[in-house]
Amino acid sequence: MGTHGMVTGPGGAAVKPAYSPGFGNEHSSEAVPGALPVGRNSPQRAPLGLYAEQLSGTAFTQPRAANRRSWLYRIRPSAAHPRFTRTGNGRLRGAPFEETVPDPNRLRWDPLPDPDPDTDFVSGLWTLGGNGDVRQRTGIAIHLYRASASMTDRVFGDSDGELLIVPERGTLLLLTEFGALRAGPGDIALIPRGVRFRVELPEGGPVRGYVCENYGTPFDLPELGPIGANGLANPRDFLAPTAAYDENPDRPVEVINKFCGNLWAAVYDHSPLDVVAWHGSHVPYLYDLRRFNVLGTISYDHPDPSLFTVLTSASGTPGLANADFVVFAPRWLVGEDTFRPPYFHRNVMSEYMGLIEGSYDAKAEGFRPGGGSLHNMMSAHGPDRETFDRASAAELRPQKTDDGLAFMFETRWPVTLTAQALSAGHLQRGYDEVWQGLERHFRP
Ligand SMILES: O=C(O)Cc1cc(O)ccc1O
Ligand SMILES: [Fe+2]
Repeated sequence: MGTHGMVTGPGGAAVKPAYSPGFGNEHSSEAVPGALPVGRNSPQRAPLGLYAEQLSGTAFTQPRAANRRSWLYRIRPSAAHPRFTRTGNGRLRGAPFEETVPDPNRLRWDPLPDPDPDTDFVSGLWTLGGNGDVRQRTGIAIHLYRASASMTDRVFGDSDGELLIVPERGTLLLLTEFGALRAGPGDIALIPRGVRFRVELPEGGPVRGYVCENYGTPFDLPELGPIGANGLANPRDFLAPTAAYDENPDRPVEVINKFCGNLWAAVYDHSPLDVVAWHGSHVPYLYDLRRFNVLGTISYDHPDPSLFTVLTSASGTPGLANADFVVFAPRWLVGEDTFRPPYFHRNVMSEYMGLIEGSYDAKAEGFRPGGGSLHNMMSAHGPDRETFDRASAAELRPQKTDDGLAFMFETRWPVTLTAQALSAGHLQRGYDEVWQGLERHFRP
């Protein structure tokens, strides 16, 4: 099935989306010349017989710097749809998370088993846990995804929050109302609250990765303070799609809406991926984590990982994030008289970590690509024994650490697990042992 306004490959499959650069700015795009109204959002009759529709991601009255909204010019208005009815939630869960008692233990999982055939992105979503409350628009959910099939006549939209997608294996083609994003391992893709999309697997499956569903304030770039005007994730490296619409929208399409934790479905008589032009700031985006400008010490000590923040979702309290997305990207370590890997710590924020490739410098073994670890509020963690021994004795030459790409979803409230996460076969038993044998060296 082709998509208009996009380069197409053999069989009509979209292969090379075109992008519009920048973060938080006003993008605009039209798949057909003249489809975007000039000088007004809502003309008496929108161009080319399209319907004009606004989609807001923040309250109309929020300050300009935080305001997110887009105008869509589409073949049919989103309002033209039948009644939604409840459908199965599968392995998806939502906040408040009350299936288990919040757990202070350090926990680690191996990757999820491969999906059954015919598992698409939505049916393969598997919730690990989260915090906050979807009805209050606070907190996050941590999901894993695994898929073996493309969504063809199925479209998903999440009313509960934005979806930060972190592929670990395989490529996703995200066909959204705003156009297409192609995301593979090392990229992140963000689908804003309410934006409809379907996921194709252009290189086949199985694919897998992580999702942070952010119920709170939309992710933004962190302030840079004394760092200056440049650095960390640079705005121009974020890519929004350009307008592209389904060439064959007049066919039955099942639309799944995640609403207050549950899935609802309705079969439309058309595809809602029928937006011919759009402009605005509430847009999907793609970012290549390898573009992250990693800053660190050039003197001594291990800086806090806040320095690796790619995106942050503000809470009402300055400096306290609802959630941060943090990347541990290749970098040079040069600290003098410094224990260079992550230090031992107990953190008031809760940390879920995943691994996109290779290994992570705090863990000698057991933390696998596609797996994850949870170090909840105040839980004591840091280098495993092997890493501690090695780094305490290492000769401190400048050293490049470039054998992995790890990330962290860090959040203000403890993460409560789903029952399936706590009883999963891929939950590692005995994770505590990595800190056993850290012996007494104290010699007064
Ligand atoms: O590995 C972790 O636990 C994440 C982490 C990394 C780091 O460099 C410092 C603190 C921290 O929580
Ligand atoms: Fe930590």
